[in-house]
Amino acid sequence: MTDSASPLPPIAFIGGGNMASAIIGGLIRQGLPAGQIEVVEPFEAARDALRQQFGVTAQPAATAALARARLVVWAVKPQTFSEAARQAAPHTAGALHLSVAAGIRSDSMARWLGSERIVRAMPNTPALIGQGMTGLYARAGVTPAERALVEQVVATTGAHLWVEQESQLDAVTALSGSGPAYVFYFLEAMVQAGVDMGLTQEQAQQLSVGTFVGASELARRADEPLDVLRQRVTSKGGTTHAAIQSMEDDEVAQRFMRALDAAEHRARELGEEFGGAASG
Ligand SMILES: NC(=O)C1=CN([C@@H]2O[C@H](COP(=O)(O)OP(=O)(O)OC[C@H]3O[C@@H](n4cnc5c(N)ncnc54)[C@H](O)[C@@H]3O)[C@@H](O)[C@H]2O)C=CC1
Ligand SMILES: O=C(O)[C@@H]1CCC=N1
Repeated sequence: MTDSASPLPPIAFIGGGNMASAIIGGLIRQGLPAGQIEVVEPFEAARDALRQQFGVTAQPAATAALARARLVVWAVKPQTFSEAARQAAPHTAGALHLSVAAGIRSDSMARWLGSERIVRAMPNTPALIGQGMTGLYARAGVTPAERALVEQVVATTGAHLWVEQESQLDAVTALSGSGPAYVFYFLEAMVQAGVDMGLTQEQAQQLSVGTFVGASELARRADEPLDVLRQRVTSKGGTTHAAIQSMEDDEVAQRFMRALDAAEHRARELGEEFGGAASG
């Protein structure tokens, strides 16, 4: 039985880019020694970054050294997953598998890896600062102790929730996986509007980011629904009303929901496009 006090086992990462780095950072902060982490990363610059940031030595290709890992984290792009699996699978037979790849279904992974011990995760980049939000889905072959191990790893990067159906991970991807980009997109527009109204870039950014942080924390702590919190800002005949009315006239909410539909659709497409090839 794994609990929060259990020492973490050796962990391997296939792919050592942004997402792998966020999780490795969390593991190192929790006290996992760098020598307990194996990474396969073909790009030299990414290997150098892992050494400099975390003291982790990454290998350019999969080797038998992967076999000591009890958990293998798949952090490659959906487009390269089947090829990476073909290279590494001969060395990972005894491991629990955790994929962070968007779209790639556990059926494809089970076929490529010859294993039913698969958990899929959809993290997001605030994981870099321990403020991540991760959705998790476990295949039926995963034991409660293995789920607990995954939770222990993911907890080093922030909060998590489990979904019961794998298809729900595409919705998680559309909301929280891609979500930080939507926040930055709105922040960019807010800052630009502030600058256009005569504030400095620094002032506009401080006001905009501070407002997102404060309002998000208020929403997290509040017992009331979001629309009540919004109405409390919106004085009758006042400034907020003018802004919200302008957004309603432009159907901003509907257009935003359409954008999330596009992200969910793309997650499904990635699974179809890059999950089919048998890697043998
Ligand atoms: N960046 C994000 O916000 C999020 C990304 N993801 C998922 O995480 C996965 C990785 O994304 P990022 O870290 O952003 O990409 P990235 O490009 O930073 O990292 C992927 C790494 O895989 C390496 N790689 C390529 N071929 C390989 C192979 N055959 N064996 C081992 N490594 C190989 C690349 O050199 C690269 O460094 C993707 O599947 C993505 O869908 C999930 C949630 C959020
Ligand atoms: O854009 C992507 O495909 C990945 C998955 C979620 C965030 N980034």
